[in-house]
Amino acid sequence: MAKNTSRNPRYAALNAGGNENTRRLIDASTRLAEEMGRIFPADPDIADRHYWLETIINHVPDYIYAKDTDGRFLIANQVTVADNGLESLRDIIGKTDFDLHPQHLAMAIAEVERRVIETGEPIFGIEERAMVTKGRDRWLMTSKVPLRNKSGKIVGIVGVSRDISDRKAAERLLEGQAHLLEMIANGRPLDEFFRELILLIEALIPRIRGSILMLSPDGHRLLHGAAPNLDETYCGMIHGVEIGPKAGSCGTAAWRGEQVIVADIFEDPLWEDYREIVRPYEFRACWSTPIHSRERKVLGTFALYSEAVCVPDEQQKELIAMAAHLAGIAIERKQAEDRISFMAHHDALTGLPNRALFEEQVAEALEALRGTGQWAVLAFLDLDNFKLVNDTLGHAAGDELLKVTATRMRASVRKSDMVVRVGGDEFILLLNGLPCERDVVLARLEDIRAAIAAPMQINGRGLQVSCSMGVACFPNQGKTVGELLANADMAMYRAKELGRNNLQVFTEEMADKAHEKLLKQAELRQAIARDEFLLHFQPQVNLETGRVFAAEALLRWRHPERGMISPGDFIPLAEETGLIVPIGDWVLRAACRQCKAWHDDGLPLLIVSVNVSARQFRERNWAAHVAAVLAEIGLDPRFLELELTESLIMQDVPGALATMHELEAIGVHLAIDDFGTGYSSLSALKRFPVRRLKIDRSFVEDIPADVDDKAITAAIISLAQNLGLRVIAEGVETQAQVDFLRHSGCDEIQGYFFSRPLASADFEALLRQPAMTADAP
Ligand SMILES: Nc1nc2c(ncn2[C@@H]2O[C@@H]3COP(=O)(O)O[C@H]4[C@@H](O)[C@H](n5cnc6c(=O)[nH]c(N)nc65)O[C@@H]4COP(=O)(O)O[C@H]3[C@H]2O)c(=O)[nH]1
Repeated sequence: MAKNTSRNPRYAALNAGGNENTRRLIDASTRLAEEMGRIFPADPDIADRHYWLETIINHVPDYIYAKDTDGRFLIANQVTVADNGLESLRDIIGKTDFDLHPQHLAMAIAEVERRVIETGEPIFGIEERAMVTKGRDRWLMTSKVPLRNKSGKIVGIVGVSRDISDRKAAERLLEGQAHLLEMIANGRPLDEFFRELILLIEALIPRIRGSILMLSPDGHRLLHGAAPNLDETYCGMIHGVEIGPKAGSCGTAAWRGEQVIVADIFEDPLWEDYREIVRPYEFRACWSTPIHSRERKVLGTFALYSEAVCVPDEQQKELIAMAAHLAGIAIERKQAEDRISFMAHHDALTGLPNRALFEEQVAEALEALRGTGQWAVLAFLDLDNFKLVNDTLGHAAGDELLKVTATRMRASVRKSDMVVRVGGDEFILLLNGLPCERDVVLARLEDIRAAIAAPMQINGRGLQVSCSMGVACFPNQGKTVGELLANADMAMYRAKELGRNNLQVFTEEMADKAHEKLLKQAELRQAIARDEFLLHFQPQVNLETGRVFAAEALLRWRHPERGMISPGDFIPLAEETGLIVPIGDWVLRAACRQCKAWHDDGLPLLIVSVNVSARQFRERNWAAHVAAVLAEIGLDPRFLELELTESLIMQDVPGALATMHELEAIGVHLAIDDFGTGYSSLSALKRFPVRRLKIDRSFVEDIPADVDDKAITAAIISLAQNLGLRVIAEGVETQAQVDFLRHSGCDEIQGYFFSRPLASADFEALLRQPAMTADAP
């Protein structure tokens, strides 16, 4: 036999690099043959030989058998007989694989044997599935050679099979693990993953059924995860079971955070309260293992049920531990994904949905309402003076205010409504399914506004914040999300125009206004190119000398159709759209150029004062830009005064101070316009490098009738004097106002009393009058 195998090229090929198991089988057979030759005499009695041979094959753990050409067993060793569930050799002789295995497996075996018989070629090391040992599914590695009679005719096959079920199980486990890890990596749904995991373990541990339960978010109950082969009614009964020190296998395992092996449910006290639930299903053993997170937090349980009273062996325990570990990874991964998705769809500060989630859900919500005859209300909501809270009380207080507001809004709406933070202090409300009654809708919204405006405590300080709302109703004021948002936005704009702390519902008139605004914006854009801007100049007069010392440049727009337009009608729009930057730049150049021209013409050396908008002032390197303009025009910087409003400075005091110092350094003078209307504190004012304060017209207007205005004006004048600043009152129209201002110590005045703003030629004429000469600044 040894000689045969070494000469046969097929054996040689297999020995060279073939299947490891086959090689071991062949080696074992070779050694067996050699051993037989050594032990037994060279020429024994034929009966002895037969007996010896039988003894040998019966002691080999592999399956050895011979079959005739019809697949009927001629002979088989003991282990083949026993593992097929038979008692003696006689029981198997004459049977075929169709008598022993399921039809599909028997057919596969018969097909291989047919090939061996037909070709006369042996087959080595093929893998076969067979049901042996009381129906248990086994894998065999088989070699089959043709069986010949003395004359060389093939009369059947001889087969040798080795049980490789353990190796196959290990392979299956590896494949299964790889598949499961891939599922985790691909973010497959958790229930699908659980199902596959349980099916893998069920395939590897015979006669068990698996279940995965998840710990509820409050940590008190176990919820159904997956149990592909457990009865649905049973799963339903287990769903929601409370964990505790005596709550069956799973409830107790989750409670203790450690494995609970119950060998006999009917005997174990842990099952006392649950025995009747499980009795109809005839489970006897239940082994439950907690599923842990990396931080050893219990996430759920992995349990195996058996109908037999039993405990897991070491190998099974390892499998269970692996399964619980994989389940933990999958759950944690899912939780991380959920967290990321939550963060992507919610505002981190308030926990409210964000705009992305709103846009995903709102269309659906509207679709559901379509045709029901009910309304949905979309409202933009903006906190009034939020910026002031932020600036004066700090960002932490601002954040707290937003959180409180969000909580109040959530509490004021129904679960089916949406409250969304869209950034800063802006929110969107979507109220669903309201009756088509304007009063009802308005009452609901006013309730929400009232809830927001209720007093609150922030960092130990009492605070009360009102809000503005712009509202559009579905379907009348917008059929799509886009329309509703745009219309609510228009209504909000109107609410702000009306001085905030109010609610505006969208009207067609608002749409017309918005349309007009768009047109105006387009015209404004073209105005510079079409040379439609011009400057008027209003004299500023020294009260003591009565001389004009400066001219304030005031912008005018000569519209081709609408005539002269004053800045109040277009500056706000220019500021809103950012067009104020190029427009302001035009003003600066034109004013400086005019001033220089007057100087060059030998007119009194006046100062020109120019209004600066916040957008312009915040431009990067703005001071350097001003210096460049002055240099280009050739005007000495001391003849330029820039008027900054108080609110402009207060928007960002450190930033404004830095730019003010840069401007001061290039020699330009600064004045604070509209003084008294902003919030500048006296301490802040002291730090501003300004030369002049302009008392706002609103204080001057009612002098001398209004005692308060008189008091404020006098206070501003005295404050300016104390700080060493000059002070000018604007909007001075009457002799009485002049008298009061002079009496209070005011240095300068500007207003209709002396002159209205004038076109440059008229202003020039004024300057040419005697006694108008100004001293150099
Ligand atoms: N009732 C009354 N009004 C008087 C009297 N004396 C002057 N006024 C008006 O008061 C405004 C003074 O300018 P402002 O407070 O800087 O207020 C200015 C300023 O804030 C802004 N503005 C004007 N030109 C420019 C500019 O070039 N750039 C920027 N950013 N804003 C400008 O537009 C505002 C309005 O300008 P105007 O319509 O020219 O209005 C001018 C002027 O005509 C008076 O005795 N009685």
